[in-house]
Amino acid sequence: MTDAAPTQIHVRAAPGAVAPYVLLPGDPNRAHHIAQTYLEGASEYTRHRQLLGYTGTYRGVPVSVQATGMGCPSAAIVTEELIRLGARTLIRVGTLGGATPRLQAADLVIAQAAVPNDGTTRQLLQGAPYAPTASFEVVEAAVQAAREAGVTHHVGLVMTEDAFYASTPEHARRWAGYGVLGFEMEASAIFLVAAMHGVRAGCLATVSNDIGDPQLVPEAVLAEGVDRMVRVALEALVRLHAAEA
Ligand SMILES: O=P(O)(O)O[C@H]1O[C@H](CO)[C@@H](O)[C@H]1O
Ligand SMILES: O=c1cc[nH]c(=O)[nH]1
Repeated sequence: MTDAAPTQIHVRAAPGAVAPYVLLPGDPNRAHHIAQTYLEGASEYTRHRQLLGYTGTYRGVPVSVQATGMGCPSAAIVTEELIRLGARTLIRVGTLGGATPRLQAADLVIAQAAVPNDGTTRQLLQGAPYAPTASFEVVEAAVQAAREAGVTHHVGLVMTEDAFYASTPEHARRWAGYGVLGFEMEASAIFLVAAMHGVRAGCLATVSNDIGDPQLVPEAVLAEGVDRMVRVALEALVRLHAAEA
């Protein structure tokens, strides 16, 4: 189904097309890959603005995968509209620039919270101080799934930023000193919008580079890391669904 009876301005899904459990990659190609590789009976429900969205099942659990695009403005729109469409548990599956040598290429980061160095949450909060935080159940399920699969993972703070090329090694070291593991561009908005609607959200991210290093992790190594992350996220959703049954 594509663009049939759109109910939202950007995520043009028909009523009932979005599952309660949703994975949120930034990259539309990653959304397509996840749908094709991991979801049974996946069908596309939107492709408007290349914000690709698919719904299928994973081990019997109804799951959607929806691209957010890059940055908080786009992620906030997509999260808001997905919740209006019935999403209740949203897990970002992204990439992140590492802030500390503790993180190795393609390692998995499970975010507990996101330092909101972005304009979208600032506007939504009207400047009030706030700590955008992942839902405890999502963090717990992701950690359990990573442990069970034997996937190396780091749990802690990420920083969400607007300006990809503004991050320098000095900036990274400073924030690493406050416990920030890495930098990405959507988690704070996803956590805040989810909290504003009383639904659950989390963020898993694969280390794609060191901050300030233009060299990305080799493509094949990154792809393996992304697949490990996606499997952990999907198994976390299975756990969350089982706990609700
Ligand atoms: O790989 P994705 O999920 O897009 O995430 C990261 O990659 C993009 C920047 O290259 C930003 O969206 C950032 O958050
Ligand atoms: O936001 C991001 C994502 C990946 N790598 C970075 O350096 N920054």
